[in-house]
Amino acid sequence: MAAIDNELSDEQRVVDGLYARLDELRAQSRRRLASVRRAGPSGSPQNRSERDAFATLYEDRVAQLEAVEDRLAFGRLDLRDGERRYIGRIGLTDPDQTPMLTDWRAPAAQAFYRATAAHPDGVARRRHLVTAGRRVTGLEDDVLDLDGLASAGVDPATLAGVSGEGALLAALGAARTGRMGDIVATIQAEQDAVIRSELVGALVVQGGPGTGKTAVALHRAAYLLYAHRRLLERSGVLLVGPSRTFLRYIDQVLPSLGETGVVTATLADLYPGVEARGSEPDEVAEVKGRAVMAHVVARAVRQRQRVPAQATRVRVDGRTVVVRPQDVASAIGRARRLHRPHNQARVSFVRDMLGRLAEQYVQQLGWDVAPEDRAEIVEDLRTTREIRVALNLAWMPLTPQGLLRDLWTKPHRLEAAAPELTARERALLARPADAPWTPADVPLLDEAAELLGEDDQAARAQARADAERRAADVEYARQVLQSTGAGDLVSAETLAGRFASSGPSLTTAERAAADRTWTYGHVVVDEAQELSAMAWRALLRRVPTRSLTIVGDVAQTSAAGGTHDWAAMLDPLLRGSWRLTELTVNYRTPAVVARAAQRVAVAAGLPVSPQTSARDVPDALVLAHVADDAALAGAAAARADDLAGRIQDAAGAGRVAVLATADRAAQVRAALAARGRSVPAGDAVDLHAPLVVLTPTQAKGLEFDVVVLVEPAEVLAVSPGDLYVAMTRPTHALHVLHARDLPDGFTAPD
Ligand SMILES: Nc1ncnc2c1ncn2[C@@H]1O[C@H](COP(=O)(O)OP(=O)(O)OP(=O)(O)O)[C@@H](O)[C@H]1O
Repeated sequence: MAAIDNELSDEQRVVDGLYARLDELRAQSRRRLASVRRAGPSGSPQNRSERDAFATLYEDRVAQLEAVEDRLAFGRLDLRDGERRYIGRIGLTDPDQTPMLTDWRAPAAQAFYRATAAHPDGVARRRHLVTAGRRVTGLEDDVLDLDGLASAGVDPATLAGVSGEGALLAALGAARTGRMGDIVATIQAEQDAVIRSELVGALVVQGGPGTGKTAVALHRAAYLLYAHRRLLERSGVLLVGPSRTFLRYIDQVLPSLGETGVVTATLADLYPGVEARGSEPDEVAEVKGRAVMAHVVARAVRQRQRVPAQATRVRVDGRTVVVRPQDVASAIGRARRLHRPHNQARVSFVRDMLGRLAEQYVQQLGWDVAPEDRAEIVEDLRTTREIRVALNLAWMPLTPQGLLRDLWTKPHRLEAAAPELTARERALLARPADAPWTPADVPLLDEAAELLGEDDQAARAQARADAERRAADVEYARQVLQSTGAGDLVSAETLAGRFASSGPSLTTAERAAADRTWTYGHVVVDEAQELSAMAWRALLRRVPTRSLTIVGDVAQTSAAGGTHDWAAMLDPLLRGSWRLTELTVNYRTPAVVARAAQRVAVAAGLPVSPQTSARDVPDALVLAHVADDAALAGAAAARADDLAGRIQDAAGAGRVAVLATADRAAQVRAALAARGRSVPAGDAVDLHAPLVVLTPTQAKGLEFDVVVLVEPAEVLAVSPGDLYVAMTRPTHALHVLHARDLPDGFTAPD
């Protein structure tokens, strides 16, 4: 016992030293920030922008150092050769640049996650440090090489436990706070392999519920930013999640890993300037998500390039010019052969037509015309209203919104553009002109934007000027970094990005999020099974290098346009060039609940990935029959109310969710309100509330200590994937209330 106490106080000394160094670095960054701010808003614009850039830099650094307070150091490796390495959230060195703490993402930390007794990888002992605040409260040793330990002179009496599972089980059993936490201290080997997988290409991570897909995706984003900082800092990383609630649920994780530069978005956010907050039946979204819609949009665009049936005669300054169908046909043909987007090709079409009309005009003059006079004639023709109308009818300038709105509001346009759809399917798409955009419209708007392009002469000139200015800024930033010695904090490109002399300086993430045509260095997609074929097309446009991490579970699909088969969805899009890896251990759900969920899913015909559970909890599955359907909502409210009152711990952690179909959820909310507990509906989910009422779709990706599932047969009727999702949300217990028979598989066969 005394030996362990000594070990604890030794570790405390080391941890104290690490926090002291952290405090020192924080103070240093704050001092630098204060002195930059003190300099005030004087000096040349170049001086000011340089100062702003440094202020942002130090603010970021202070924020980063603040974010790593909790569990700064969580591990130690004793190597066979006697070297000792502490592993933590970030890397720290002392003022002489001697390493004190190794960043968990560094190659030197990998053995902490991967080494096993069978493959010790030079490690004699792995030690987990358990901390509360800045205090070391426990140690846990994993002896991988007993002989190695002896040869390194370690006394076996100082070993603290030998299982290596305590830290993991403690993390898994902890009460939930409503926000996802990081798993740096306990990443498991199969997860680590995914996190550190190479940047190149598309990696699909398939895994059942609770196998850590979301956790792994986030840690991978942090790892890639660390390992490929130069590349990814400039182009950015995009993380796509299924809902705003989900993004709020995970939004603490990356900052706690020291990364703030990742753009997070739902698919509905991908089109800047459009708020896709409308909703529509799943069968409508399914039609909009089909791959064939790419042809429909393309056809709709081409149909706005058309030859008039009759000639149009226009009087200009006493002479007549004729917009002839055969001229229009030939000008359209020439413009199309340029293979440029509609609005850009239109510029060529108009120029061509005006040339032909000017020729007619000049012929009527009967004398030779000087080039400058000819230009004037073209200008006269261009500004003549009837000619403008005739040319617009032949080749209409279009916005994506205008094109799509026309398709949804004018049945004849949709019929012409979408012969592949049945009359019923087309009728499903119809809606009033003032209907709000829905998430399923976003990929179609994106498709249209791609085909339409913008009339971009001005934009291109601006882009050229920007590129030149930026090159000059990067060169200047390089010189600044050389003279200030801040090169370890930031790259020249990033600093240059902050040198914008007017307006607020934007980070890569901010610029990327505001630009539809931005291409990212890497894209991470969570709950990827829900994406439709059209959504994938829109997403892949944002990552031409196809460097992707795609995580999901094809058994949990609820969107009708989503996928139950990765190959069927991804092969046509990625031409077979993607790699699959599977996660197999459920870290969330108690074994008895996970097994029941798997049986139900298999009975419902879902493609379930085999998995084992990391832990079991006694009495985790509670089945309660309610005799009368009318009493179901009341019974669920009473039970949830009671559980929420009981499970919250002293620190306020502990969450209960009632999961039910939308109608039933509304009844439960009413019953809770009658008991004096008001629970908001819709997207206004309060993740910190001790009790929430959600549909399974809303609960996707989230987890709760206890789930009260109401009438599983009803949830199954909506979608088997929804029932599987609902059953696998709890970390401690699943209470099932039912008036109807339970679906097949619920109870274990004898
Ligand atoms: N190595 C680990 N150490 C500690 N906790 C872990 C580990 N791996 C996963 N977890 C925890 O298990 C829970 C489930 O993880 P996560 O939400 O990432 O799973 P998922 O596969 O995305 O689940 P779903 O498909 O149901 O959304 C989380 O609370 C996560 O923190």
